[in-house]
Amino acid sequence: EEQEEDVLRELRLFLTNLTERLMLDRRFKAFTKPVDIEEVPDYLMVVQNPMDLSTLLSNIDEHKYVTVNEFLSDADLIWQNALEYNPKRDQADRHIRHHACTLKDTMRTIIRKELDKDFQRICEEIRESR
Ligand SMILES: COC(=O)[C@H](Cc1ccco1)c1ccncc1
Repeated sequence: EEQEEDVLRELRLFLTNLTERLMLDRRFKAFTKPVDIEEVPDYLMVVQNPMDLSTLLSNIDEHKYVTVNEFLSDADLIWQNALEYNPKRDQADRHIRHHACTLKDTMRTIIRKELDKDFQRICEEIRESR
């Protein structure tokens, strides 16, 4: 009912603000747009489920996420894919893996510090009721 839509609207605002803050961080520049398949023709042979910050924003707008954990399932693909596609010991791979790990830690720290636990539980109860 109306109160549920109010809760989900607030979740979308939180997730949009979080994602936009990550997009502004120069360390996460490689994660802001889909990997260009023309530039990296073998990317889809290695990575089954591409994901990036701009796609997360579109998913939020399309009401894809009812809980933070559903958002994190997609958001985690960003750093998981980067570790999988860039495994070599050379500096370029180490560089993007370091940023991928920082993205993972930054996301979770912001969620833990800024998202109320009771609010998260209300979102989960809405998901279970649907
Ligand atoms: C998430 O971004 C990536 O996985 C690409 C893969 C890639 C390899 C060549 C071109 O792009 C990347 C971009 C920037 N620096 C390292 C790797």
